[in-house]
Amino acid sequence: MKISIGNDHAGPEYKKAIVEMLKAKGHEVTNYGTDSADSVDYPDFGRPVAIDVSEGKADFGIVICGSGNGISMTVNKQSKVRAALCWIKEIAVLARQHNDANIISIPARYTSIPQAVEMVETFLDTEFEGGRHQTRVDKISC
Ligand SMILES: O=C[C@H](O)[C@H](O)[C@H](O)COP(=O)(O)O
Repeated sequence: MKISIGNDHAGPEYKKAIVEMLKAKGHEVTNYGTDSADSVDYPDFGRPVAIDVSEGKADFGIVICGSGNGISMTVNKQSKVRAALCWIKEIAVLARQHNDANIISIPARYTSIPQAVEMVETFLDTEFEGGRHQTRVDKISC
């Protein structure tokens, strides 16, 4: 799959571990995130991910900031984006099964790197259930 990823200064090490996992699984990754711990503004690094997903240039997106909130607020402004803030694996599963989320947002300062990698793997491996959830997802963009 094609996956775009973006992060601010809270997430370079998380991004690195996630990208290694994705490449090992054969995914094509576009990195829009900073690779430095120097302070930056998360909207600049999240918006390109949202545009890729919105325009169909990426199948899924991954965004990372300290709390996961600022960058998820940013990407959710783009049409067709459904970004989910995930802090445990079970939430990542539900974000796909119930919400058909197409971007996962990770709070780097409140989860570990192994947990973040596991959440992304789970997110990408979980299918949307459709049915009653499709009706609700359709209403999000009204
Ligand atoms: O929602 C925003 C993110 O958590 C940012 O990563 C955070 O605000 C950055 O904070 P600071 O500038 O204090 O590193």
